[in-house]
Amino acid sequence: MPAFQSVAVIGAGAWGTALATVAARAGRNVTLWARNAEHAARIASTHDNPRLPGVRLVPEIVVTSDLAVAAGADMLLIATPAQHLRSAVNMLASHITKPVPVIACAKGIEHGTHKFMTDVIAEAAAHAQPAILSGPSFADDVARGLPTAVTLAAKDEALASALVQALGSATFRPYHTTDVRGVEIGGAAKNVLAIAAGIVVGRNLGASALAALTTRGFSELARLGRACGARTETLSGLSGLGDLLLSCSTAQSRNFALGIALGRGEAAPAGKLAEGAFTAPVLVELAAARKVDMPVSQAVAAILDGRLTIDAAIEGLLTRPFKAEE
Ligand SMILES: NC(=O)C1=CN([C@@H]2O[C@H](COP(=O)(O)OP(=O)(O)OC[C@H]3O[C@@H](n4cnc5c(N)ncnc54)[C@H](O)[C@@H]3O)[C@@H](O)[C@H]2O)C=CC1
Ligand SMILES: O=C(CO)COP(=O)(O)O
Repeated sequence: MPAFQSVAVIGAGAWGTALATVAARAGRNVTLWARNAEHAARIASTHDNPRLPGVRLVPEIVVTSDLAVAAGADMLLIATPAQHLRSAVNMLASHITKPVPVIACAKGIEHGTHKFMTDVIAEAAAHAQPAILSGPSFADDVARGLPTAVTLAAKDEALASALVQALGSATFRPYHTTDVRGVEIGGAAKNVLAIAAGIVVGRNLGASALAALTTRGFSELARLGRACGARTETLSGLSGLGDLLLSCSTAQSRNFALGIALGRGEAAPAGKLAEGAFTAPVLVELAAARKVDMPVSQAVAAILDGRLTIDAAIEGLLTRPFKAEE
């Protein structure tokens, strides 16, 4: 029996459902946990999740709302929104009585505490071995078996490598690293920057402006990453630059789609989770505490909370003093 034969995914949204298919494809015994019993029963009987329409789940995936069933797995993937990750791990904590990998699959930073996802896991469950999975990967693409590559980070390299072996397949290629913080910063910041990129498109500022925004966005993502001790190769890897490029290039990204709506002066798309809207204020607070300049992220945060109009934000960014490129 290989290490980590059983996998439980906590959170049966789009990403959790896609990750359950990933683990099943990799040959693991998979449990998908939904907090709502009716939702779990419906997915179990139809093999279809309305959050990921058109994707048929293999019948081998056990769908349950019984936490004790899920918590007994050899590894746990937490696929709730970032602001709900603590409550999900709190629920699991009493079931985790020996060391078990708990992999954060959410992209964000906790409000109030400014904590990254693996720190939240470590605080909420003493026996958890925290890890993070992030990178350019839309749930729909992943679930359909389109080729995808991501980064999986844990402090212990042997653990990160073993987790990659357990989850990887011909269509889902995780790369491992010990740079946990680098992976977390990329995933959190790219969502905020994708909102800015969407605004550029929604305002019809042109393809040149989109390339400029994405590049200067990467510059500030990398600046914060370096200030937090992240490695350059992580920041310019799949979970940093890779995910930024994906999310700043297509309305398949909910954050980019939110930006487009804002840029056009339209209402935000209904019922779509855009993590960048939650991350923006925390990201700029974190940057300010570390004295890192993040003008694009600051502009997004100010637009979202109504302190700045989009036109004023664009003018403000374009009239900053000229300076050396770094
Ligand atoms: N959808 C995607 O393509 C990808 C999403 N992600 C990340 O995954 C996270 C989740 O996103 P989605 O699945 O797309 O969102 P979603 O809105 O489709 O689903 C979120 C799910 O979490 C559940 N949930 C909320 N609070 C919970 C709690 N306390 N305990 C258990 N379950 C809870 C909800 O019932 C819902 O089923 C986000 O941080 C997102 O950035 C990462 C990569 C790709
Ligand atoms: O993180 C993602 C792709 O890597 C999903 O992006 P959105 O949350 O913007 O849809």
